[in-house]
Amino acid sequence: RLWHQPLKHREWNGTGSTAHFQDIFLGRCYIYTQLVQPEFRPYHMQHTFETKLLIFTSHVLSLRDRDCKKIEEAFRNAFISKDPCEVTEEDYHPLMELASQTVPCDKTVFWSRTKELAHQYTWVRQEMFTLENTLLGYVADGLTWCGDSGSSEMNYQSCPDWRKDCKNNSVTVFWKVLSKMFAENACGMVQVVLNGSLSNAFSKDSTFGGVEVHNLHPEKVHTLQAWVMHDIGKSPSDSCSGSSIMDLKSIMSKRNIKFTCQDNYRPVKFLQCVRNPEDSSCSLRT
Ligand SMILES: Nc1nc2c(c(=O)[nH]1)N1CN2[C@@H]2O[C@H](COP(=O)(O)OP(=O)(O)OC[C@H]3O[C@@H]1[C@H](O)[C@@H]3O)[C@@H](O)[C@H]2O
Repeated sequence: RLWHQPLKHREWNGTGSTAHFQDIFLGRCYIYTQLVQPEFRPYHMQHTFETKLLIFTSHVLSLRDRDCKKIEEAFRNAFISKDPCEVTEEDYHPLMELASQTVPCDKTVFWSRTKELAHQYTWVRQEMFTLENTLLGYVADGLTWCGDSGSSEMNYQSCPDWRKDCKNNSVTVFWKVLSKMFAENACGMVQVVLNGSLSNAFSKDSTFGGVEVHNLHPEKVHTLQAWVMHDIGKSPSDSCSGSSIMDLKSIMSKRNIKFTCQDNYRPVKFLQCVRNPEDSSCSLRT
């Protein structure tokens, strides 16, 4: 009778590992590493795919010969059979070495509390890249994963909640390590999309503010330009002249990186206006 007992996983407060995790991971990996075959992409994206291909070919092709199965295995080995509240940054280093990528200079886009808008921008500006436009960010986005010290299986019932269980869990540690590497690899002028509808568009507690800002290399990155975007129809809460942006400016100054800031950077504002064409702030006369 005991043989039929499913292995008991520890109970956590967060949702369990994403169902079909391995299939999703491998599927996304093959799609990404085979972007060189346009038939993979619906026609309407093909031209943008080809633009991205021209810019990114050297990086995508260099990934192509990296077996997705090896990358998936390195990913699993980082957290499987480990207490999901004890996963360390070092656990992810073999994966980072296997799938590391660099983005062309001047083309890195960071974001904080502006995920959708930032990705609308890099969708239109195919030569610019967020972390999710790199392989590991692309395959892991939106997924949850955790293991258990007493099992070689993933825990699909529950995973640690960041607040109620532990901050250093298998998912949060992954994004911290990946974000750090993304910032370390950045060069030239880098961009960040910030949310001016929040009281603090820049937060030291965010991944951008707590990890990426501190891992930019001043000898590689000469300028950080911030775009503080206000939600259409909402009164602005923060702006380039706000105290949180002054904090960011001060951090950049101490790190010998030039800082510029624009409120409602027009190309991004146009993206917001596509969805809100009637708004007065979107009339072309402004
Ligand atoms: N799916 C992604 N998740 C994350 C990326 C990312 O690029 N993709 N992250 C972090 N991240 C996870 O998102 C939330 C906070 O976002 P949110 O509070 O909105 O903003 P953060 O500054 O914390 O993070 C965004 C920043 O870090 C990278 C990406 O390159 C952006 O420049 C937190 O759990 C992080 O672990």
